[in-house]
Amino acid sequence: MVDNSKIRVVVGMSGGVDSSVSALLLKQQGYDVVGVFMKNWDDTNDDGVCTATEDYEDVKKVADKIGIPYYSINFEKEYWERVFQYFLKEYKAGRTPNPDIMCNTEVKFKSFLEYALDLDADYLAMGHYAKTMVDENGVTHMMRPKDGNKDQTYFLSQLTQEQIKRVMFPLQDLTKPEVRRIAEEAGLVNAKKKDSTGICFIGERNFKHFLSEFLPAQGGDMVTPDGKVVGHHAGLMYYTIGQRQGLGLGSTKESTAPWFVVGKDLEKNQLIVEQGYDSPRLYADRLQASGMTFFTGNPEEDTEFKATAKFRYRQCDVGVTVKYHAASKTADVYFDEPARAVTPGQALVLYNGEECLGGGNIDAAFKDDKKLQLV
Ligand SMILES: Nc1ncnc2c1ncn2[C@@H]1O[C@H](COP(=O)(O)OP(=O)(O)OP(=O)(O)O)[C@@H](O)[C@H]1O
Repeated sequence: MVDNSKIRVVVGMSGGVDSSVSALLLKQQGYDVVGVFMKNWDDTNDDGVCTATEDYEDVKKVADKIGIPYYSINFEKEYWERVFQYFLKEYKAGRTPNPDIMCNTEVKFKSFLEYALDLDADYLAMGHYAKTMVDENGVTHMMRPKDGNKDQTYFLSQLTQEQIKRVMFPLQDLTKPEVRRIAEEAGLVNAKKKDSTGICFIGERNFKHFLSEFLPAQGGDMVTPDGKVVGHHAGLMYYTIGQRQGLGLGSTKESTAPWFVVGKDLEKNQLIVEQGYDSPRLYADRLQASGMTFFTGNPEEDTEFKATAKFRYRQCDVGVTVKYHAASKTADVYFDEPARAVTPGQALVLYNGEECLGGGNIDAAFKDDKKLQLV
């Protein structure tokens, strides 16, 4: 059996079952394991209970059970400056941001990784469902994990080679039910703990209410694409392209079909709405993305290649042709078939079969070379 005892691995422990089982597996494999809990947000809830404190209690219990040392580190300042300010700026600009991606690139796999390396760690391990593979040239590739249903490569898509080569994902060949079973058999207190959902700093709170505490909302008209006023919106930032819920609009003489958000006019502060799921205004055949990052390093020259892509987290891959512009690190992505509700601010993520190639941020979507008025 290989001797891993000289290899130090810092495990990011959230108090959840995934990172707990990650720590357990590494310990069983003989690594020198250290658990670290990160506090990113002062999340005292409406009843005055700080969920981070409860989570850290779980980390302590699990670490004691497994027999590993543990620490806690505060990254509230970094999180506030690099993730939350970006989140607010994007909403202000009418876009729909993805703070989880930013949290990974700027906090979990940057400040936290640096902290782990300062603790003399050889690797940082996380309980994400993702997989890495090192090729014969020593280059690390990002792969889809065994559990396709939990696949988190979408949120990791903007990490670099420098970051992923120091990272381990111990759950890469396990499914979530298998992870829960391992936790139960090992008697971990959080074996049945509920999965976290939604944006971490909002938790179970009402999204509109949360956002209104940070950004002043300016209400305006809801209009049809030909300019007819049909209602009032509470602030453009509360709506996302393709959204149906919460518009409060009923049937019309012409149609009983539900209403959907099909655009935003920031200048006029108007929300553009239309009846019917399949509005042609929602369908794009191309997008532009910036800040493109490839796990194996960005190509130095302009390139064109076929791939599959996701434009949002829970979506089946679609076939695309990518034209990458090396100087600006931007890409034009042409879809094999028109795609619905491609939303500026969300991430574009590219795949080649089982491999996740990388991604960027969606800036604009087009149909027949005409830019859709989505922000
Ligand atoms: N507060 C935290 N401190 C340290 N590491 C964290 C923290 N939050 C998340 N992580 C790390 O990031 C991974 C993915 O985070 P995510 O929020 O997606 O959790 P999850 O899939 O619900 O996992 P878990 O069951 O471990 O909470 C976690 O498994 C853990 O390794």
